[in-house]
Amino acid sequence: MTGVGSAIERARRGRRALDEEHLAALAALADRVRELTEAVVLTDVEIDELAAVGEQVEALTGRLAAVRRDAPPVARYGGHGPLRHVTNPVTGLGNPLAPPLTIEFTETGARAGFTLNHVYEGPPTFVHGGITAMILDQVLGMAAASKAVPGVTASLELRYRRPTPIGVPLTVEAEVTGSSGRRSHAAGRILDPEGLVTVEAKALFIAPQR
Ligand SMILES: CCCCCCCCCC(=O)SCCNC(=O)CCNC(=O)[C@H](O)C(C)(C)COP(=O)(O)OP(=O)(O)OC[C@H]1O[C@@H](n2cnc3c(N)ncnc32)[C@H](O)[C@@H]1OP(=O)(O)O
Repeated sequence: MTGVGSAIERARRGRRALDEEHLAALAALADRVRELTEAVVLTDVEIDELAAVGEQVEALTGRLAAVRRDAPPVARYGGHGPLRHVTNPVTGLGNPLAPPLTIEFTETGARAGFTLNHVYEGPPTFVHGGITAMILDQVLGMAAASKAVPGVTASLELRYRRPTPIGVPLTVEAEVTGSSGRRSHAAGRILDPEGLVTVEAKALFIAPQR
């Protein structure tokens, strides 16, 4: 593997891997924290209760921070396959910020079904444009990595065609549109439940030289 492959692989190999049992426990914790985050953005309890819950959460944070790693862990999903970054903000089962998306590879690229709650809201009732950009960046990047050359995003061009709704099943899909040398081009889109395109994206990924 060349360029970004080698640099990223070196960094990944330097990190401690979780076994399946540990990854499952971390993923379950991240799920609970996702529920907590949604509860925070939607709660309507009294001020005293907000303060009391805040104290409890502070205590829980202290328990987790009691033993810290220098960097997030990696793992082999299902106990096999390559080492993966399990706290990626789009796909990471171990990152409460991630929805998380389960991305499947297709003949031409990659796709995922997902639903976003009010944690990801930008304009009222719609998904924040930075969140849809992040999702498209990741899925186009994974399409490029699987079908062409793995690289970092050199450019990402977006067209927001209509608002992306909160709380309904969405689809993101991407395909590789070309590659040469260290460069891979990909295109993709997010579709609403009626199959209408909400955001379109084109991206260039480049494998850095080191
Ligand atoms: C399993 C893996 C899954 C991967 C999923 C990934 C999804 C998420 C990806 C990310 O979010 S990555 C984080 C965001 N991106 C970055 O932080 C990238 C920061 N930028 C860089 O590291 C460098 O600018 C970059 C590696 C992109 C290019 O630096 P280089 O020094 O390697 O490029 P160089 O200057 O040698 O240019 C190489 C070619 O690309 C062209 N190029 C470079 N940047 C470009 C650009 N932005 N747009 C268009 N063309 C560009 C450049 O003109 C040149 O064309 P030629 O070969 O024809 O001469």
